[in-house]
Amino acid sequence: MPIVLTPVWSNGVQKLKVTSAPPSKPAHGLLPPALDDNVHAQRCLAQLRSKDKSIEKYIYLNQLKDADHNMFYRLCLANMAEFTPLIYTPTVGDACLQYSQIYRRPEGLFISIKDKGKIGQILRNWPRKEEARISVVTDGSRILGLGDLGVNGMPISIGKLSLYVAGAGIRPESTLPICLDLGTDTQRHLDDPLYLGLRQRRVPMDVMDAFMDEFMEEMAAAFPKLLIQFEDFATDKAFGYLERFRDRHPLFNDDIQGTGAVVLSGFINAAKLASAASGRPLSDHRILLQGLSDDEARERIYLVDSQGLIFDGRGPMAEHKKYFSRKDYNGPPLKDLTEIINYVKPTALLGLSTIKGAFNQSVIETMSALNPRPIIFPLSNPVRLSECEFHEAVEWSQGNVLFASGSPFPEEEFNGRMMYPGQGNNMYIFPGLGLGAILSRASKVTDSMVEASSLGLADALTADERAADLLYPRIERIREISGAIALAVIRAAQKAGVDRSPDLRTKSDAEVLAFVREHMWNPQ
Ligand SMILES: NC(=O)C1=CN([C@@H]2O[C@H](COP(=O)(O)OP(=O)(O)OC[C@H]3O[C@@H](n4cnc5c(N)ncnc54)[C@H](O)[C@@H]3O)[C@@H](O)[C@H]2O)C=CC1
Ligand SMILES: CC(=O)C(=O)O
Ligand SMILES: [Mg+2]
Repeated sequence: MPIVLTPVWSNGVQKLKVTSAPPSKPAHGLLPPALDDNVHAQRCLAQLRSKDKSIEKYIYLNQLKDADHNMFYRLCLANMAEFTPLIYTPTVGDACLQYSQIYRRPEGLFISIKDKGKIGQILRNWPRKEEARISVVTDGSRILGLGDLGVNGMPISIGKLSLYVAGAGIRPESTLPICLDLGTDTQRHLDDPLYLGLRQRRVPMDVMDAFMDEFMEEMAAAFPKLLIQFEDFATDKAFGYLERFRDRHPLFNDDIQGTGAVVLSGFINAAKLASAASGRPLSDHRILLQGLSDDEARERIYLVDSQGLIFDGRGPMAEHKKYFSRKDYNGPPLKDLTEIINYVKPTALLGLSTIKGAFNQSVIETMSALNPRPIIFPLSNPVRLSECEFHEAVEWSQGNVLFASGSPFPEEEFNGRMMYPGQGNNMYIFPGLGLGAILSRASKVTDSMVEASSLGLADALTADERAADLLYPRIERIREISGAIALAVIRAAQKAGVDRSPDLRTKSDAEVLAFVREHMWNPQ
């Protein structure tokens, strides 16, 4: 029986009335005589397409999902390339920025620092008939590249979970979006009369740590089969909470592990194309390669931040930068990106800087002079923070670039040849990784499972996609890809001994794949 949440107001405070509605075959006369399912799908698409602004489309789709989730996901699956930029990046970035203005109705759980001591009680208020199996949890402290948005980060949890349903067939009723409210340090939100979160600055780290300990313990108690995805925590917290909880709970951090996996996958495919063009072996790439020791691989990676090339002699640095800090450079600080490229001579350039224009004409021309097929991945989100645009990369590299960006760009024609931008976004990874972890009942998410998801994705290109120089499969095939990734993840979980579905161990790959497909939810 579907659960219905009705907001009611009492003394200026909103409460939710929770009721169970009978399976709805509306009473005769309530539906128009000629309401046909297929025609209604066309009607919904026409309503969507009649809106000019993407944020209006987002609001429309959000309401459609709430009113008729079968129709929403049916349309989504049939129009993935059109829907993904609306329910996810870049539009979800605008939805977050404007969340306190566009808010309509409850869609997930808000748990605030004021709830400390009674988090378990609040989790049990989640009014779904089905046990939660996957939760995306953010604290809103680094939403895409947009900074600390506080509780305005909720749409990112909702958007990622919509992609779990659309992309991997996770049952909608088993998804749980959560936004933690530990304050915000963004004055604009604190000053906004419509802001939906606590009007206070972020709590100190020791207070947050104690809150997170209680939160994670209560999540495991309330939802014993739950997989947790940490999303868009500011970088230090992202690393810290991944390390703190990863051996105790089934969880992964999408921005660290999902992104690492999707970049590796695109890089493997790009490096094959680049090596074919240059005649240089794969192991020559200056970034990361299979078959090398940790130290040999690390040697090939150079990290640049807002102060330039990161090297030991530069002075104190954040903990997470130390591993890749160069020991072999002792000159004056190298700040300019073109200058750094001329020093390093990289084959690949990855951007996660949130700086629009960081990959300018000089950067791309220098990369192109060094490499017949330069690998250039501007990965920052949303689109307006991308380090460069696809058409710029195509033009400045004379059509030779191997390109993937965090947010989508339109295809480009160069000298009569169509060129397709890859979308190097963790959305290719987390649905399949999550599905594999859930179906194998993994007690934790190991690095080997994340690596398997990456290699599974890299292998998923069809001959046709390879011939078109694609680095990632077409998004329309997301269900098929997620199935292949889930199989790879289940096998890795079994190998690591963290699976708790013994029946799957004795099945062949074809049988496990059939099992995965059978468990994908489909809109009616
Ligand atoms: N494509 C994808 O799947 C993903 C993309 N991202 C995107 O990556 C971006 C960064 O996210 P985080 O790493 O979490 O943020 P962060 O704030 O921790 O890192 C940003 C880094 O950029 C550096 N930086 C700033 N200005 C720079 C400049 N001019 N040149 C070089 N480096 C500069 C900073 O020093 C810092 O190290 C965001 O836009 C986010 O949306 C994040 C996760 C997944
Ligand atoms: C894609 C993603 O997770 C991010 O930009 O944060
Ligand atoms: Mg993220």
